Amino acid sequence: MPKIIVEKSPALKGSVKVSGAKNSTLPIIAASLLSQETCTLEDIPALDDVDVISEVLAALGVDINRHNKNILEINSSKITNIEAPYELMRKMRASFLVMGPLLARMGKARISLPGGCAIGTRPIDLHLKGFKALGANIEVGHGYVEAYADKLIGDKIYLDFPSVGATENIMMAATMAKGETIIENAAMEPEIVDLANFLNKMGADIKGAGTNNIRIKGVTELGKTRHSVIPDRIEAGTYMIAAAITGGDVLIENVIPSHIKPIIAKLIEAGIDVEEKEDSVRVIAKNGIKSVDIKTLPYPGFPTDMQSQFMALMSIANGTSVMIETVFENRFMHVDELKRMGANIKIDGRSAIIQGTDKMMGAPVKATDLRAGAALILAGLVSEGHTEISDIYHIDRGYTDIEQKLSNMGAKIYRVE
Ligand SMILES: CC(=O)N[C@H]1[C@@H](OP(=O)(O)OP(=O)(O)OC[C@H]2O[C@@H](n3ccc(=O)[nH]c3=O)[C@H](O)[C@@H]2O)O[C@H](CO)[C@@H](O)[C@@H]1O
Ligand SMILES: C=C(OP(=O)(O)O)C(=O)O
Repeated sequence: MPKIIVEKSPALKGSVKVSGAKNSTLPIIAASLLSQETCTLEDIPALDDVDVISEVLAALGVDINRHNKNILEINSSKITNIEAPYELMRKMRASFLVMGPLLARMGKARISLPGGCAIGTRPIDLHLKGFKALGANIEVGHGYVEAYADKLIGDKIYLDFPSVGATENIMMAATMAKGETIIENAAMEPEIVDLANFLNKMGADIKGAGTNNIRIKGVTELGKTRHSVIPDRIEAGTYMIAAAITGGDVLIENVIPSHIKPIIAKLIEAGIDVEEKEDSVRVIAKNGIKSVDIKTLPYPGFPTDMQSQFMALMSIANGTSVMIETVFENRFMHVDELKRMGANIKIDGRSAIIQGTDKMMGAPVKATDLRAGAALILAGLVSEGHTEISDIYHIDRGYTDIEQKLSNMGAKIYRVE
């Protein structure tokens, strides 16, 4: 099995270009199922997750082709199958996002239940609550969810929690429903706005994306469009921490600074200089790292997808920090791995208490999920000796060319087969 090896590295210098956002790309590819014509998607990141959702669409009969490295062309004029099987669903939970578009376009869908995940149980009850409110019949059995509706009818849906996936799935289902759908307590993440922009360009009528109240007026059909996905704010944040943890000076290009405000704010609080430019940020770390407390929250709060990377940074900070994870109930799997590298961390329920140390040591460790893997790479950059990370298929789900991008800035990192 391939592994990533990281050695103690000098302060990172230079620049890095952020790729298109995984969490925009996946729902936007699913949303292409709603169109009768060709959709062209630009700035698509080269990620295993993108390959998986492309396989799901191909299994539904869709014509999907990658041109150059970053362009996808999707033609869903002929959907020949409405079933997404377990074999594909088990590789990636976000495949469940094809349910809303299939229901809207075909009036039926049969999708394998996504199953558990290292970071939490991740139920889909809110997605199903939304589909039911739109008039779908839902049956769950034998590991599958089946949904039927002759015609979806708009309704008001209050989400108990602002779930990103449920907001996206319901928004897509509602684009061709009869009348108006209102999603209350909707998620407000930038990726929701990107999806709504894409749908509106195809002819949908969606207002309020980016607020907690989204209104969707149903239209009869959606057509072709061309769309570039937004930059990945979590990839950007990960490289900002790489600069900070190594005491470096790095320009992170292709970012939308307003999307990373909570990350910038916490880095500044930790004593790091961050210069915001129009579509880049420069991170300069020369005065050491102060401990800061963090609580993860839905956007615009601090993102759960940056919690483990920040924990790697806090592992070498001056002082003690408390990190509270409120979004996922089990997102501390990286703690034991960071402790193998010398970090001093205690878990108390949903809180982690991190006492900074200057004695991080390389060790064999395992990426337990995508961002846990990123945190181990970051910790490896400042640990004495050699860090050997296994189960790196998690990392390949969400980071394009990560070893290359880090090596270009001076990091000692490589992959062995
Ligand atoms: C592909 C994608 O975009 N993934 C992101 C998306 O995941 P995802 O869309 O799965 O995350 P959600 O916002 O839905 O989940 C947040 C919380 O809501 C709970 N929940 C969710 C749905 C539901 O029906 N019932 C329910 O209880 C989940 O268990 C979790 O505790 O948002 C997360 C939260 O920002 C990010 O960490 C993921 O990177
Ligand atoms: C949890 C994540 O993704 P997913 O929802 O695709 O598992 C993530 O990107 O950190």
